[in-house]
Order: sequence, then structure tokens, then C-alpha cells
Amino acid sequence: MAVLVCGGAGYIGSHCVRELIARGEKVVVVDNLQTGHKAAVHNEATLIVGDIRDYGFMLKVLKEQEITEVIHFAANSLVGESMTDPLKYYDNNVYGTMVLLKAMTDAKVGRIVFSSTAAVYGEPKRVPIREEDDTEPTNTYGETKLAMEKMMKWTDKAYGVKFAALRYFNVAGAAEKGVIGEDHSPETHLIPLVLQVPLGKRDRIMVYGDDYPTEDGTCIRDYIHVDDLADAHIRAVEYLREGNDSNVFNLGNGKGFSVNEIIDAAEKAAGQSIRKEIAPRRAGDPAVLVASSEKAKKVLGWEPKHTDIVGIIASAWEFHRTHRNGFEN
Ligand SMILES: NC(=O)c1ccc[n+]([C@@H]2O[C@H](COP(=O)([O-])OP(=O)(O)OC[C@H]3O[C@@H](n4cnc5c(N)ncnc54)[C@H](O)[C@@H]3O)[C@@H](O)[C@H]2O)c1
Ligand SMILES: O=c1ccn([C@@H]2O[C@H](COP(=O)(O)OP(=O)(O)O[C@H]3O[C@H](CO)[C@H](O)[C@H](O)[C@H]3O)[C@@H](O)[C@H]2O)c(=O)[nH]1
Repeated sequence: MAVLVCGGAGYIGSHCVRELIARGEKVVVVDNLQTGHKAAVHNEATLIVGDIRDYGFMLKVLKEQEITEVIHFAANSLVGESMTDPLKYYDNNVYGTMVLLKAMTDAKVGRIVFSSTAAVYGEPKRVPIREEDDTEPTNTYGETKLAMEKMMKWTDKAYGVKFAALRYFNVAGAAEKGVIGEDHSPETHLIPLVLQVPLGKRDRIMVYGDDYPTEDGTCIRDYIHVDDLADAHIRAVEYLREGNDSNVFNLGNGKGFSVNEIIDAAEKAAGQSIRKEIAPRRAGDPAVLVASSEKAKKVLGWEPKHTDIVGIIASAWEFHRTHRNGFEN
């Protein structure tokens, strides 16, 4: 009996794998290593290199490893790329999930927890955003995640595969002592890019727009620590094991920080000043995204432990400082 983590060599998946192992679970990871790293996978987990779009391979893994639940992180997730190469996103995110669900129904694996995103909401009509709010994605990435959620809904109705869709807001930070962390190439996320300045890898951070309708004119986001996210996944697995119905949960800290505030906090975390330059807006960026995670708190008993933004960035800094070239070190 084991939990299968698809995409467990990636940033969020590898943190979830560590947490599962810390709680005594047997863990199998399937990852094609397109963006993941072998070195990020805990040595007590079984890593099987392969693609979720390979039905025969997935069926074999599910049966032979006696999988009881799947946690599904495997996807493409670059918003900009999803607009220029949308079919790549339909292929990996939508078709990949379809193959995975088909293999799960055939192998009689009836529970799945998976990565959705705040990008399913598009431009919010109100903040904090609640799960029942309109879902009108403004990019292909969010659209494919919404399609995955809908596929789960109908698969549950027809075959009884129960799911928990976790809509994360902005994921940040790294495991304690920086043992693993975020290593994307190319990197597009604000916090690791900001930290490249004190690392000496870039001379300034570009601030995408200072004319938004926010107090300082820069975009506001809700940053959630990756270990709090890992905890939420395990709670979601337990929720499904208890026989509960499929459900959708937002996961965020409920507090927004502007791009300028993130740069200020990063200066404190790294103990150095960080040069910035105002650049044009990035297409498709909503001004403010902040989550209401009341449902996850009430239903899953989840409570984020990392609420201090300087602390969250300091944990990321510890990883980057000690892994200047990511997992290549
Ligand atoms: N990072 C964020 O801020 C964020 C926010 C919201 C949602 N998400 C979602 O969370 C999930 C994980 O994000 P991440 O930042 O850890 O990304 P990541 O790229 O670091 O991890 C994804 C992992 O999946 C693997 N993978 C991709 N396609 C695969 C396939 N077809 N078969 C097997 N393995 C495959 C990759 O090699 C990688 O290890 C994604 O689904 C993403 O859309 C991320
Ligand atoms: O060099 C940079 C990089 C980012 N930003 C700004 O910083 C904010 C955060 O940007 P990120 O790229 O770090 O994160 P996003 O909010 O665009 O997107 C993230 O969160 C989304 C949900 O909120 C999706 O899930 C998506 O996958 C995930 O990357 C945005 O206002 C962006 O314009 C900059 O100013 N300069």
C-alpha cells in the first residue's frame, strides 16, 4: 500500500513527499523529470521515471505498487508559455490527467488530490476570493486546470473516483534548513527572481507595473509557504480516506503583499539592499489575488504555520544561498 505522487520531483511535489515520509507513509513518485530533479526526491521514496500520459506504464505502477491514493502535481505551469503554446498545456495537463484517471479507474484506485490554481478565477470580482466565486480564467494554463477540475467531477459521478482540488495561490519558501527548494529553469516567479539579486545572479529586479489600482501601484498576491501546502495535501488525503465527498479548497494565507513589499521583505531576509526597476505591466496579471481559505480551515482543520512574509522569504533564501546553482550543486 502506497501513496503515488505524480510530479514528486518538482518544487511542491518534493516538499509533499518529504512530509508524507515524515508521517510514516510509503511513497512512490512518478516523474518524467521534464522540470523536476532526482536530487529533490527523498531517498526513502521510490522514484519511477516515466510519463503520466503513458497509460500502460501508469496502470502497471498503480497495480504493482498497490497504490491507494494519488497526489497529482504533474503539469506544465508557465502562464506566458500557455498563451503561445496552448496545445502543449492541453496535452500535458488535460490529456495527461485523462490518462491518469483512466488508469486509476481501471486499477480501482478511488482517491486523488490534485494541484489546481488561483488562475482558475481570472480577474476576481471580489477579494478575498471564495471557492464559489466565478471561474473565468484569463489564460490557457488556468483554463486547463479548470478543465481538469471538471473532468474530475464527471469521473467521480460516473466511476466514484473522489477528488480534492486544491487551488493554490502564490507558493513560496523552502523546506527547513534549505535542504530542498524551488529550482525552476527558466524561473518566472517573483521571490526566487528577487533573491537572484543578492545572490549576484542579476543586477536588478524588474517590477511589472506600478500603475495598478493598489496602494503602491504594484500587484498584490497571497504568498503561501510550500510546507503549509504539503500539510494541506496530507489533510486532503485523510479527508478522502474518511469517506468524504469530493471537494474544492483555496489555499492561501489570506493576506496580500505588493511586489514592492515583497522586495522590502527580501531585503530583510537576505540582509542586503535589492535594486529594482519599474517595467511595463506583464500581460494577464490581475491587480489583486488574495484567498479566503476559511473552507480549508473549517473542513480540513488546516491552519498555515508560516504567516510572516520575511520568514517565508528567509526560508527560500536559505535554499538559494546554499544551492547557488539549484540541484546542480
Ligand atoms: N508554483 C506555484 O506557484 C503554483 C501555483 C499554483 C498551482 N501550481 C501547480 O502545482 C503543481 C506543481 O507545481 P511546481 O511549481 O511544483 O511545478 P514543477 O514544474 O516544479 O513540478 C511539476 C513536476 O511534474 C513533472 N511532470 C510534468 N509533466 C509530467 C508528465 N507528463 N509525466 C510525469 N511527470 C511530469 C515535472 O518533471 C516536475 O517534476 C503544478 O500542477 C502547478 O500547475 C503551482
Ligand atoms: O520579475 C518579476 C516577476 C513577477 N513580478 C510580479 O510579481 C507578482 C507575482 O508573480 P509570479 O510570477 O511570482 O506569480 P503569479 O501571481 O503570476 O502566478 C502564480 O500564482 C498563480 C496563482 O495566483 C498561478 O498559480 C501561477 O501558476 C503561479 O505562477 C505578479 O504581479 C508579477 O507581475 C514582477 O513584478 N517581476
